[in-house]
Amino acid sequence: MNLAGARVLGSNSSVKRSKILQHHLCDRIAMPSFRHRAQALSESEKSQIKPDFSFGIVADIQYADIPDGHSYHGTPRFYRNAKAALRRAVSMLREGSIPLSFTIQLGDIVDGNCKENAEKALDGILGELNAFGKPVYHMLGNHCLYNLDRELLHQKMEIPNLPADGGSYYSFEPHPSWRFVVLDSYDVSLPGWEPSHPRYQLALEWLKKNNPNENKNNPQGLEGVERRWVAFGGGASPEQVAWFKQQLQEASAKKQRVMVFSHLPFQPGTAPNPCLQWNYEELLDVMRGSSCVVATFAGHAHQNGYVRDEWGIHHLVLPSVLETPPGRDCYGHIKVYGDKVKLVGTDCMMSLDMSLGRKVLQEAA
Ligand SMILES: Nc1ccn([C@@H]2O[C@H](COP(=O)(O)OP(=O)(O)OC[C@H](O)CO)[C@@H](O)[C@H]2O)c(=O)n1
Repeated sequence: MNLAGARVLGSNSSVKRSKILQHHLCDRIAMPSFRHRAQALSESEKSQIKPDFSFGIVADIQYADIPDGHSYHGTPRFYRNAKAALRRAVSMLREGSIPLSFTIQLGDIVDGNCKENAEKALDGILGELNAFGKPVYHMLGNHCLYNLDRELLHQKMEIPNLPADGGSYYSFEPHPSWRFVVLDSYDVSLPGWEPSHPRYQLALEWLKKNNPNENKNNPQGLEGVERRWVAFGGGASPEQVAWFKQQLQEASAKKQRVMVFSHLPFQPGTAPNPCLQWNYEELLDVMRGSSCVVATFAGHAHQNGYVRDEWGIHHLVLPSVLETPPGRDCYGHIKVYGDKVKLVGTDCMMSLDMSLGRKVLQEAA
């Protein structure tokens, strides 16, 4: 891993003895050239034993059939290029030397700016992803929900095992020793629910209580992690939190290890504070109350971020296809071994070796 910019937090930090790494966009930092990285990886791969399984990963494609633009803060966004970059990613994931069992996309598959053509944009991107030829697991981001109905997204994305309450959380077992839990970051939110829906009402209540600004997308005046109280964020309902707890209990009982996937990041330090999930602490408490969670993966922040917390859980935030300059790449694959997990990022996506904590190894023995 390129450790430029890494720092070890002090003992008075909330993530004591943790390593924190935040790579920013590939056009903002000096990254090793693609060729150099490909050679380095093939050298290390020669010495690896075969993983138990491997899968592809991609974040924030956020495609729209509109001219290039920029984020609220002025970062360039290459809306049409996102499809070309995804096509390249899918073909590399499909044809690469490592056989992948499936791919996960971390939400915001299309951008909210394609109001009239949202369904067409969604169909186009699903077509690109499905060219992978193996299962693709999805989750919903704020942009998915700006113009598209949840039910329609569930159907088109063929999301399995959904709860009866209309939420978008589910789990699957990619290997007998592993459970993957996909959380719904917008279970309690303004986007995705009718204003009369109880989950919308709850989101409004939380936002009114925590963000005094008239424009609830604006975190102005809020300090530190309080800046997460913005309307383009979201939270997990009490029902989802209870379900999550149960998932981890079941995984522990089956001696399974767990990876958690979500559009919004949970761990402070992995992403700017306005990107954090509203009730991230509750979800972290659930994870830390069990010994089976190895890693969490999120998108939304459009940049690389990493913290290993003091419970040994690896928290990763992965960069966006949308803000990857034309001609550059942004995707990765993850190799899962008995004692470690290895993210192999391409070009703008970081690479990372993650050892399994002692407690996880003991629990699953
Ligand atoms: N201070 C702000 C920030 C944003 N907005 C408005 O909120 C909407 C969502 O912002 P957007 O950047 O489009 O959200 P993304 O999910 O694409 O990106 C998440 C992270 O920010 C990436 O770094 C939009 O309408 C903004 O104009 C605001 O009003 N005030």
